[in-house]
Parts: sequence; structure tokens; C-alpha cells
Amino acid sequence: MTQFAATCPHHSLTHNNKTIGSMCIITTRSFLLIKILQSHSCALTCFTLQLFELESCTYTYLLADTETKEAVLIDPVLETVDRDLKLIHELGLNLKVAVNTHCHADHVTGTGIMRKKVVGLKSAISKFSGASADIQLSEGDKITFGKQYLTVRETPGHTDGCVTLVLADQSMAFTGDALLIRGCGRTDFQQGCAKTLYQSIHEKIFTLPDECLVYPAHDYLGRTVSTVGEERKFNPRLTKNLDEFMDIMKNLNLPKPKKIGINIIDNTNLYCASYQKVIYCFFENVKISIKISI
Ligand SMILES: N[C@@H](CCC(=O)N[C@@H](CSS)C(=O)NCC(=O)O)C(=O)O
Repeated sequence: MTQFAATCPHHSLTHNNKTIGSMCIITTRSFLLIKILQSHSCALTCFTLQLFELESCTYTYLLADTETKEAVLIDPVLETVDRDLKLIHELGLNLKVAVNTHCHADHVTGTGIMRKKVVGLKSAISKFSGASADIQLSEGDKITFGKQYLTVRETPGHTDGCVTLVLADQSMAFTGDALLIRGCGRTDFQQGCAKTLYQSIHEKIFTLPDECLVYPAHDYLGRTVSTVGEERKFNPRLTKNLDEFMDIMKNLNLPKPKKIGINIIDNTNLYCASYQKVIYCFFENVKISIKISI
């Protein structure tokens, strides 16, 4: 356990000098996770794993209650369903809910196929998404796994059905495509509305504690996590007033979301995605960036 605690950067989350959670992101090997789950001396009540999908640069999050082993998966992607289910099996978890923060063009959700493969698994999405699921989510709903839960905050603007999922103790927020690290979801197609997005982020995300960790659905530059405080201070779009924000969003001129050109997967367990001239590698969940010429 000492070894684990030493590798866990968010083990003691405090807010106003009070410990606000025993959650942490584990950036270590899964055999260690299995050991943790099997250990009764483990002080953690819950853990979160951040998983990456190469082509669409999508993050999937696995959250589990260490005591009951009930788990929730956020934003599973079609291409990585088998990877995710294998991990869940290895960790001995009981996957209760697969939840989508939104439904959009860039990646295909894996929840439909997962429901067919996992007995009792329920899919969930906002009732404003236009998509069907076992659970239609609205503001304030709770997604429970063991003794833990996520609360739904509706954060439309990128799409009508975008939600942010906030852990019970407000130590983590899974912001989907509403708030990205130093950015935000584009608003130029599929129900996008810059004004709505601006209000959503300011009213529903920036009102969380500064220390609250921000975990987005995508990142294209290898960044993995931010905080509400950081984004409030440094987000180049959201620190502007509404008019300036709307102007920025109108002039983003982003290319259509594209799949990444080169994927490298070799037999040393390197999971790599290339973007422009930098390759971001995840070796057993440790992120490495390598500059390349292509
Ligand atoms: N820079 C990316 C752009 C991909 C993209 O459009 N991503 C979406 C989320 S998936 S629809 C988005 O909202 N991006 C906002 C942004 O500021 O990037 C690429 O070229 O692949």
C-alpha cells in the first residue's frame, strides 16, 4: 500500500483545509489495482481509471467502488469495448452503468454493444440527446455504484444533451465536450450554441470547488487532467466575456473532427497516437511524448 500511496497524486484532496475525498486517479499497472482491490487494508473507497482511444482522442473513465466492486464507465468508445471489458473482468468489477456525456459526430459510443455483452448493464444518456438508452438522464439525477455516486449537471451548448458528471464529494468532474482543458467543445454544428455553452460552463462547472479535477472527453495535445480553478483562471476562451467568447467560437475555423493519421501499436505494449508532429504514448498508463518528423 505504501507503494501505491506514493504513486497517487490526488490521494489527499483538500478543500478549505478539509479532506474532500478518498478518490484518486490511479496511473499505475492493473496488477497493482487488482492487489488493491483484493486488499482489505486499502483505505481507498473508490478509484478512477482514465483510458484513451487513439483515433478520436477520446477518454473513457472507469470508476469503481473498491468495497462492493460496482463500477460505472463514462464514454466508452466502440473501438475499445473489448479492451474495456477485459480490464473490468481482470479487476473483478461488476459494471452497472455505461453512461455517455453526450452523443456527437466524432466517436461512436460503445454502450449499445456493451449492453449486449454484459448481463444487467444499463446504458444512460441525457433525455435531451435525442438518443435512446435504458436511463434518460436529467439535472440532479444520481448514477450510483456501490456507496458512490455521480450527479448529473446539464451542460448544453456543444450539443443539447451534454452533461457533466460530478462525483459525490465534488472532487472530480467529467465534463464531456463542454469544458476541455484550456478549451471547450466547438459550437459550429449539431445543435451547437456558444451562448448556451458559456452559461453552462460558468453556472454548472465553474461553481464547483477550485480543487475539483476536470476530466474531459477529449484532448488532442496529450493533456490528461485540469482543475476548475485552473480553467477559471487560464482557459483562453472562458476567461473572456460573453461577447468575446461568442466571437472566438464563431472564428475557430476548426477542420471537421478527423481521425488521426498514424497509429502505432507495437509488441511492447505501447499505445500511441500521433497528432501533427508529436506522438503521445501511453506505456502502462504512463504518458510519454515523443517529437517526430512526419
Ligand atoms: N483539433 C481537433 C478538432 C477536433 C474537434 O473538432 N473536436 C471537437 C470535439 S469532438 S466533436 C471539439 O469540440 N473541439 C474543440 C476544439 O477547440 O478543438 C482535430 O483537429 O482533430
